[in-house]
Amino acid sequence: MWNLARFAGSRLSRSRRLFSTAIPGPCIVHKRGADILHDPWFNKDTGFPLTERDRLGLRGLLPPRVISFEQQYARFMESYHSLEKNTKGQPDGVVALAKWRILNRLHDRNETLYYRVLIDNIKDFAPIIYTPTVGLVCQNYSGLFRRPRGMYFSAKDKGEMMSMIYNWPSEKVDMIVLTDGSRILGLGDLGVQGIGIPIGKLDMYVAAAGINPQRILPVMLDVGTNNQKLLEDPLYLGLRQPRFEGEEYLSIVDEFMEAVFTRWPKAIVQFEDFQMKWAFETLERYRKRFCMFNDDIQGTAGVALAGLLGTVRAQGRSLADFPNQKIVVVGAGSAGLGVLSMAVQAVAKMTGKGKTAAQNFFLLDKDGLITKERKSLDPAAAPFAKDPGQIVGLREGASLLEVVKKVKPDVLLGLSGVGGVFNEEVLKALRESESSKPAIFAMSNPTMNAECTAADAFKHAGENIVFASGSPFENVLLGNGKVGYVNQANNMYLFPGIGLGALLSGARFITDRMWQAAAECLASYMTDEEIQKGILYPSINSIRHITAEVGASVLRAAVAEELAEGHGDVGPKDLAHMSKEETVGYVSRNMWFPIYSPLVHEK
Ligand SMILES: NC(=O)c1ccc[n+]([C@@H]2O[C@H](COP(=O)([O-])OP(=O)(O)OC[C@H]3O[C@@H](n4cnc5c(N)ncnc54)[C@H](O)[C@@H]3O)[C@@H](O)[C@H]2O)c1
Ligand SMILES: O=C(O)C[C@H](O)C(=O)O
Ligand SMILES: [Mg+2]
Repeated sequence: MWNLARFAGSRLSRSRRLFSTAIPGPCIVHKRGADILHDPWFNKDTGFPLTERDRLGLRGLLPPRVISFEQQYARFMESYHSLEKNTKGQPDGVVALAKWRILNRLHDRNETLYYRVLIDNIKDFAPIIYTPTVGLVCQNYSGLFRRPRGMYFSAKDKGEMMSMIYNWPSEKVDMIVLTDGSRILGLGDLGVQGIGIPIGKLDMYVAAAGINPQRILPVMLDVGTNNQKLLEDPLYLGLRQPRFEGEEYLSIVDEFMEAVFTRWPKAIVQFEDFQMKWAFETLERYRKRFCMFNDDIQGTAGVALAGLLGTVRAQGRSLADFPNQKIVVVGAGSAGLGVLSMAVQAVAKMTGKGKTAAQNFFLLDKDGLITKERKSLDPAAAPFAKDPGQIVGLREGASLLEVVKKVKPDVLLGLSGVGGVFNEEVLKALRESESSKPAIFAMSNPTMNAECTAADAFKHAGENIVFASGSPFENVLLGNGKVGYVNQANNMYLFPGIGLGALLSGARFITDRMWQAAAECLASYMTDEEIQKGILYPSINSIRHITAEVGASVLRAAVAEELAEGHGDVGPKDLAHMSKEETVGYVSRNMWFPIYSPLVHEK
């Protein structure tokens, strides 16, 4: 059953321990002189101590004064804040891109400083390097492109990937995020420009999970694009051909996967922002062969399920009441179906009844309510299609408004990619919900694709709602000193912990049980007091802490399933003997933290 045991001890003291910075061990570098200054993994800019300048042939290549890490940090933050001041009043997109550029320049120059400012200011910087700004960056990628990041495998590379993979300069790779650019957030097919998404996701891996940035690899699999505008754009940087389909497509993904796991057998591959048909097909094809997962299907499902369980608590009901929650899901794509599948699994586990587990769930797509009468019903949606006999007053294809009026749901959850689809009428209809505290999850990204804004949700559906969105919104001031709390229901709360737990356990595969452990851990993280205020997820400021906890839960689940092969010197038996507390400690200790390490040159 769902174990929501509260954690003992204060979170603050735990997070302090997590971030305590011991004296850094040395870092081996195979370069010297200017080559080091031009390598963002090792570069310290003016921060190289004089002795290191001597050892590495840097003397004379830098101004003489040594600037401390703290001073460099303060100087960057000062430039960032003056940029904020100087761009005040300019359109949001212009400001967001200016902020992205200043961070990206630092990323290109000095990764240690970049990740330190990112970790320390995650609440302010996540919306720039991640959703929503990353969407804008992808849309404008060809114009913004200055230097490459990650690897690009195109349809033209067929037969070459096994050797190409050795062009990547790092000997060890732990985490790969792969996209084919076919469904970038809610922005559609952006072809090669979608590379921004793996880059942003991996930045979250470093910031939240402490994956070493020298061991991450963002990958674009460019199999063409069906975006006519891009195909006609003379500056488009990807292959100018329609997308590969069928066996031709799969043979390219197969070749890539073989190449990756030949060079790095212990790597983990996250599939991201693939259009639905390939998202499901590749997950089924590889999940029992390689250590991989699909974030949009599985990560979203885990985060949504944690939020749905939190909603039950927020509504003052016992968790055992979850199967009675009436949930309307809008969007029957990879994300919406992933959420429903996991919710059904949870209900089946709670009730022991598999057959009726989906009876309180209603699924809509662009053609309205999905019933068994749907012509060419997608097999993936079939388990959630309603029997017309069971839903009196609702027909096949009923509109969202009709469904909300008739069902009076406890939860309205959007993963449609369509901005504003929870319009005023729909939100007002939710006032008739049978629940005293209905929940609205407007999970589509980026902000303009959210099913509704936070302000509209509280305005039209009433002040007594629970609200969550995929991209961040400010809390809403409701008057009388009351605040409408805005949660960010985003898979960023789980994928870093899944990757970290899989890595540190040396998991052979990533299973449903590991996802369930991750979702349970996230759900149990929130105190009753927080939940009563409508706070379903931790603040993004605690993302490193929650990720350590999630990572530990995933690791323990891998051990329980006998899939853990160990990591480095820590074998499967050592893992199996760790207590829960020890596992969290082991995971936390293995999280990379950005500080300048002494560089030692080796030929
Ligand atoms: N918050 C998160 O963590 C998170 C995670 C994954 C995906 N998402 C977001 O979810 C959205 C969808 O992702 P996906 O992978 O499922 O996409 P998808 O293309 O696979 O599915 C979209 C679905 O929405 C339906 N739809 C389109 N217009 C609609 C309308 N007007 N009314 C009802 N349904 C409509 C489509 O028929 C389809 O079933 C994207 O915007 C993505 O950014 C958010
Ligand atoms: O990228 C995100 O912010 C979440 C999710 O993976 C999405 O596709 O929208
Ligand atoms: Mg995604």
